[in-house]
Amino acid sequence: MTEYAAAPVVAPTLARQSLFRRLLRNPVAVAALAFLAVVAVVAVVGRWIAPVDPTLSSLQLVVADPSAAHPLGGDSAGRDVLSRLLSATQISIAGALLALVVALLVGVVGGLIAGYYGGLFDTVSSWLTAIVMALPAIVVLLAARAALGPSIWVSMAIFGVLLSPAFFRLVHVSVRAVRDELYVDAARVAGLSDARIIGRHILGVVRAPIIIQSAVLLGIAIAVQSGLEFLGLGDQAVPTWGGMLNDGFAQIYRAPVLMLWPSLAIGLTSMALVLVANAARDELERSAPRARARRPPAAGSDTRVDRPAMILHPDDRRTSALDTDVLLRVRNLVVAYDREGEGSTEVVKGVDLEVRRGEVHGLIGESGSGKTQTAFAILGLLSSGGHIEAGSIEFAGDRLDEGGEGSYARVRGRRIAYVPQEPMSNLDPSFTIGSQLVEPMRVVLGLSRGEARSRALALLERVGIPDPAHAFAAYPHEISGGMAQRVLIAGAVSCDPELVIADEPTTALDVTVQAEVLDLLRDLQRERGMAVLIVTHNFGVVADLCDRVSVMQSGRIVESGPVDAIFDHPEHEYTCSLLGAILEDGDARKPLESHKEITR
Ligand SMILES: Nc1ncnc2c1ncn2[C@@H]1O[C@H](COP(=O)(O)OP(=O)(O)OP(=O)(O)O)[C@@H](O)[C@H]1O
Repeated sequence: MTEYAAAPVVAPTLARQSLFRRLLRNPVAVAALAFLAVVAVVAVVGRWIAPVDPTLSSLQLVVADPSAAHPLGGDSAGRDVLSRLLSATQISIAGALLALVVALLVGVVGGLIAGYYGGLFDTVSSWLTAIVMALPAIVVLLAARAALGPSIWVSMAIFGVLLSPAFFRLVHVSVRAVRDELYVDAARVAGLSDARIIGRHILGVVRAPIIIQSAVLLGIAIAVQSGLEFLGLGDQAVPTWGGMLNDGFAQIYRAPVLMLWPSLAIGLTSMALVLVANAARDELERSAPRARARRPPAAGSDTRVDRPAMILHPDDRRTSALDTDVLLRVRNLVVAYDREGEGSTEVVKGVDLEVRRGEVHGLIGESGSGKTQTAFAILGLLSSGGHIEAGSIEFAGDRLDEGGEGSYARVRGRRIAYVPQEPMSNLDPSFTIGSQLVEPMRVVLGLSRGEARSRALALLERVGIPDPAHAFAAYPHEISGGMAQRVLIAGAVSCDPELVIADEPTTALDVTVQAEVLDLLRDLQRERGMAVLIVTHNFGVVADLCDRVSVMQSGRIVESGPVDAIFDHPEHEYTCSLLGAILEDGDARKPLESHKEITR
């Protein structure tokens, strides 16, 4: 049985179909879309298909009944109602679209930046949004009309600004919900810039709610614009639905039918927009992607415990690396998190770590000892509230901790790659496997789409995926966890990194797949001569894979040295207890002994 057959179906197939295609299966949505399509066509060509000039007056046509030449009759100024209705459709829809475009530009762009980056822009823009929301829209529009004149375009642009908080808040909340998703971190690690991550992974998430909100707000813009025109506050020279309503209302006793046509246009268009929005919302709710939270922090490991300084194993001192051999050097690294009401809590408390070129280095310790936080600090991916409080991180002679986000961005995905613990959460469910492999290669290596595709297929084959072309076209929910981890390993090595940080890469996989993934990592490391820092709590993995190991306890490295030496003569009592615990465990003994045989 291939891994395809074993793939868990995480998302329904509906998720793959476009929203539009799903709407086409809903009869109400189809009727509403058909009506909107007619309105759109009339808006585009109405002015040219109008039988007569909509501004032309004729005394014979004043409040005239419908006739063959004038199917909807004449208005109070003797103008052809049908021609005015056709022309007014263009102006009314264009005015509402202008309001929508302004609201989208201000609200969506502002919401994306504020939600993604936070900080001062977030504070100031949230504050401004609250002020705009508190403004009475109609009063602002009346004041603008008095100050700037009756232009429908000016009124609608101002109304767009007044509508923008609806988009701002929607996008802001959605972006904050996904910006800490593991697949966003994975995209960052893969070397994608913030602009690409926002455009590809974040905007993709908010696109559907934006479409729904746009439909609703377009209806509101049509209604408000018509209201202003109806009150006589618009430009009387321009035919609009609201202006026609105003004219019809003035003739309500003589020719009530004059109110019917603009009322139908406004009412039916707004209703169709709301129906489409509701149908879209229902469809999205039916196929809502599963929310995936970050792994909650392990509890209770942040207590400050004074430990003796790290033991550098005697064998390690003898084989002390030349400076040029050291690829990654972490010195006295302290990582702390700001916790409300508790000040700052240290989770990494002075880590010293050296990874040499081409070696596999194990970082082992109990759960909550700070292994992942150390890895995230090296990658510049600490969660919000986390920061490097002290120490240094040097990669290939360059300080990463000194240059801000820019220095991490220069190496992440290019020279340092990352293989995560939970493969599924690190793949964006909205994109195919192929596109998630191709994009970083195009950005980092500057390959063309075709070149990146060939390289991705070759890598998929290299990491043991049985049908690379099929996997390339598959979505993450269509492959198994083991395949997803192989895909992420392929992605990690795709840009020829010097260092791969693998954070418990087999924890989420079943036992047989774990062994295969570890074999794959070891083979790739040997083939490419890259260094690997593997985070694990399993000494079996260390024995099987690593050249050197650092043992971590309560935020500190307590012992470090070559794997053989540490297995033969552990010096720190914590290392002894970890090894003791494993030697009592039947499962882990085998790889430990086989390692010793190999290395003897
Ligand atoms: N976002 C966060 N905010 C505050 N504290 C955190 C956060 N993430 C992790 N921590 C704390 O940092 C400490 C170290 O966590 P870390 O994930 O590095 O442990 P670990 O050794 O990798 O454990 P595991 O093997 O379970 O993954 C824990 O005490 C955890 O509670």
